[in-house]
Amino acid sequence: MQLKAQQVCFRYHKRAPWILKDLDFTVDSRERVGLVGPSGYGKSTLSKLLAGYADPTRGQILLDGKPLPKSGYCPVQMIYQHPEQAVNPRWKMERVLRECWNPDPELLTAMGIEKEWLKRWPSELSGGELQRFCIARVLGPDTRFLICDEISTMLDVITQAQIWHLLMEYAEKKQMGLVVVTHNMALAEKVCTRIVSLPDLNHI
Ligand SMILES: Nc1ncnc2c1ncn2[C@@H]1O[C@H](COP(=O)(O)OP(=O)(O)OP(=O)(O)O)[C@@H](O)[C@H]1O
Repeated sequence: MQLKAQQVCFRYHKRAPWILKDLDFTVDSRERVGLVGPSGYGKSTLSKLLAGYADPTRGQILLDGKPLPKSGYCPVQMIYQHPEQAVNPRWKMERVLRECWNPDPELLTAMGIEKEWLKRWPSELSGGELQRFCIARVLGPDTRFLICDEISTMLDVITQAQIWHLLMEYAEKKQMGLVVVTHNMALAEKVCTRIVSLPDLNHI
């Protein structure tokens, strides 16, 4: 499978500056692509477009040549830097976790999710604990691409390593393409099969 941004231009409103201009970007389901570049260059914006959370001002996002589905489960899923913004605060963790699929106990163990946490509210977990749920809940069989926007910034180094190891293994086994947005070049080099830098539109 292939996820493609084709000649994508984006600005947040009519008089705002262009964030992305005529951008072509492709990721294959066997790839893990690092998306790097200084702050403000549009990495998160491109992530949102790729996951269908916003539409390009011009150009298109294509999944195997077709637009992303407008209803039902989207095969392109996104994980954010701030997990507390990505969960319903009125749902207990058990419900948050099983929103899209039913992860097996082995996955929960591998993710370091403790059984007892399932009974808690999101506000009763740390950012790192919550992030493990946000990752586990999108690893279902219908996810073909995973857009990871600075997902491990709030984790300690050991947990970071564990989670990236698991994600890499999972992505390879399930042929799930990854887009890894990060400022951490060492992480990108370790995790990714290819690295792409976004251009500086102010100097074109
Ligand atoms: N909702 C929004 N409305 C208007 N402008 C926005 C919005 N979100 C982001 N921007 C602007 O778009 C530009 C790109 O932001 P984006 O978050 O995509 O960059 P980034 O490369 O991910 O940055 P960082 O590395 O700091 O996360 C920035 O100038 C930002 O101020």
